[in-house]
Amino acid sequence: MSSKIILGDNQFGKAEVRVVKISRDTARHEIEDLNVTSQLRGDFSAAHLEGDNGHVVPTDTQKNTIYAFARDGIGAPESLLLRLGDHFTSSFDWVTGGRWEAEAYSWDRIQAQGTGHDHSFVRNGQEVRTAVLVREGDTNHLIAGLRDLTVLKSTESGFTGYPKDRYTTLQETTDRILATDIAARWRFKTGTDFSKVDFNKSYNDVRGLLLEGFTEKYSHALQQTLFDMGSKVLEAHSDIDEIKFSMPNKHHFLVDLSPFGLDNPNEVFFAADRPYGLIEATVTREDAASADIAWTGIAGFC
Ligand SMILES: O=c1[nH]c(=O)c2[nH]c(=O)[nH]c2[nH]1
Repeated sequence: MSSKIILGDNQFGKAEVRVVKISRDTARHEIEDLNVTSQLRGDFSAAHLEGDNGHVVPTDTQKNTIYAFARDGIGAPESLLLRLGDHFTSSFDWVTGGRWEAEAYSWDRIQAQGTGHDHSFVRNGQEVRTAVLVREGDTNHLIAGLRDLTVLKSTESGFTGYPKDRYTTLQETTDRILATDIAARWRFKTGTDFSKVDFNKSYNDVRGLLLEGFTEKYSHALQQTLFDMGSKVLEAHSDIDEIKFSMPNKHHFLVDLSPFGLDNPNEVFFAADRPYGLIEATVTREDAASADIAWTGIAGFC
């Protein structure tokens, strides 16, 4: 006998809504640039089982809501997501939660004649700020983050003491380049009063701590440096419960210049783009309440 077929977890919405907001109240414009995804959760069984769209807030409407909210100014990505979550769950009884995600791209003013231009901008590096809100009923799970923050230190890193077998060719070193693209996501404590959090300040502070953690100590491995970076964030931010990292170890191999009669005292390297080591870990508080649902849909972290 075949078992009954039922509808499992579901969510729907508009993905990757690209919104650029120019604030032009004065001649000195401001730019905000985001990629936003909205997905609603709740009672959508009739749509799936009967073709009844009575509860289906169109993905098109979800997109329009993002653009409409941008009209008032976007602010921190986390604030926009909380606003969207509040809006959809309070406007439609059957929407009991959802998932909202944003990437934010930052722009600097072009420097002209020594001052930042009023309305011309240059994309600021490749670093991307990220945010995810998962809402279940009245509970908000909020994860801030960043990716593609590329860093390198040219000394104060080594790798020794690892096990060797018949396949080991790697030479031990006490002085190597350590380079990575930091991808990190940090989860605010469930129950935090988000109206009291200055998300831009928090983001800038965490970013600074990650960079400080990368530089601060001699690195015996990227694993150790990762843990130092995460610890600094959790020590300084009591409202953050865990931080996850995914970081490539971007290998820089010393080039053998001896065929050319030259020495190479750790100065000329081949920067390999692949393969790369991939170092991933979560740094958390022992007593943190786990919030697995907050992490569903975030690929590339363990
Ligand atoms: O920092 C490192 N961690 C490793 O796990 C590893 N493995 C390796 O070959 N080199 C390195 N470097």
